[in-house]
Amino acid sequence: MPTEVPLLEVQDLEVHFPIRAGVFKRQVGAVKAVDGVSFTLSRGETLSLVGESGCGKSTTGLALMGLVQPTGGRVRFEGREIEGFSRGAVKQYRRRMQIVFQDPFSSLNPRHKVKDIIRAPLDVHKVGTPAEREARVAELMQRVGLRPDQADNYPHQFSGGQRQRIGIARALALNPDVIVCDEPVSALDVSVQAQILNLLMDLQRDLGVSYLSVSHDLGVVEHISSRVAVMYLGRIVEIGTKEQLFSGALHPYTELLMRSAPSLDPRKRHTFSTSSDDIPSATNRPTGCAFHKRCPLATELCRTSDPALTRRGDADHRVACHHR
Ligand SMILES: Nc1ncnc2c1ncn2[C@@H]1O[C@H](COP(=O)(O)OP(=O)(O)OP(=O)(O)O)[C@@H](O)[C@H]1O
Repeated sequence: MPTEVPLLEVQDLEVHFPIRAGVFKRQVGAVKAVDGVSFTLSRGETLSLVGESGCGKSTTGLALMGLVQPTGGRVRFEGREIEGFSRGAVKQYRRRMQIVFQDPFSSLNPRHKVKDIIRAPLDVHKVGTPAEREARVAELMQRVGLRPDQADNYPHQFSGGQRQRIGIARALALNPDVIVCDEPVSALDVSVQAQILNLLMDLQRDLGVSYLSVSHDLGVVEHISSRVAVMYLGRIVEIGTKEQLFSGALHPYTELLMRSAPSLDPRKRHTFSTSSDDIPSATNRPTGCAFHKRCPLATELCRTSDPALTRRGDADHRVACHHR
């Protein structure tokens, strides 16, 4: 039986930022923000990237959008390689990949009317006649829960949640296959977060769009994800279905994250914190397993040998740990 080609296939993605110093700005090192990340995304699913601040979640999303330059790896869209992210290829690919940013205010031009903001992608890609574009804007506004009489308003006239609805309408304008959601609700009041998450899920159900979600909030992750990938210092250390990760986490780092009690209930919510003073960083990746300095299971093997992400059990659950 032929296996279905994933919508998006990311293989060994790398984004290394140079560190320069001295009068001649010579490169003295690199921030290995993303250091060999591989995953697939299927049609209509939500894959969430989770992990502590600085683990490379956002950079992964931005690299897939072509907003930062990958330094290595391959990306295939419907089986076709986005070769070297050339300009022509990126234009086509970006039509089908859109992004919703964390802060809806700074991502919307304050001098543009809402109807112009939502119409902008249609103008850039020259989709339809002016009348068709106007009709599409009205349809999108209605789809995300904005009123038609708000079309001539400016972003400052909207609440945070409404501004995120504008950002979502703009992302939907070109009927994308994938939307990268970079912390889509973390700038919003808790009372509004669930409304926006439910809107994203309704849109997925109705339109079949896939989400690559970037979040440090496990309550959000549990609410919206089909699958979850846990990142640590630029690499995936565990990936599986939501159920596998939330009920049967194997990697000691995932366990550490899960102990932070994921919940949408603000009284129960807190994001995980790091306890050690000796936190390794993306500029200074430890040898062996990068987590070994914080890991209760660490042995000599972990200090010297980097564990590969390998399959556990029957389903697609992968873990990078010598002891699990
Ligand atoms: N343009 C850049 N130049 C240099 N280093 C960068 C750049 N962008 C990100 N980094 C570094 O790359 C690493 C990963 O950053 P990234 O923002 O992807 O992490 P993150 O997991 O999304 O964290 P957060 O949740 O805080 O956004 C960090 O060490 C960050 O400082």
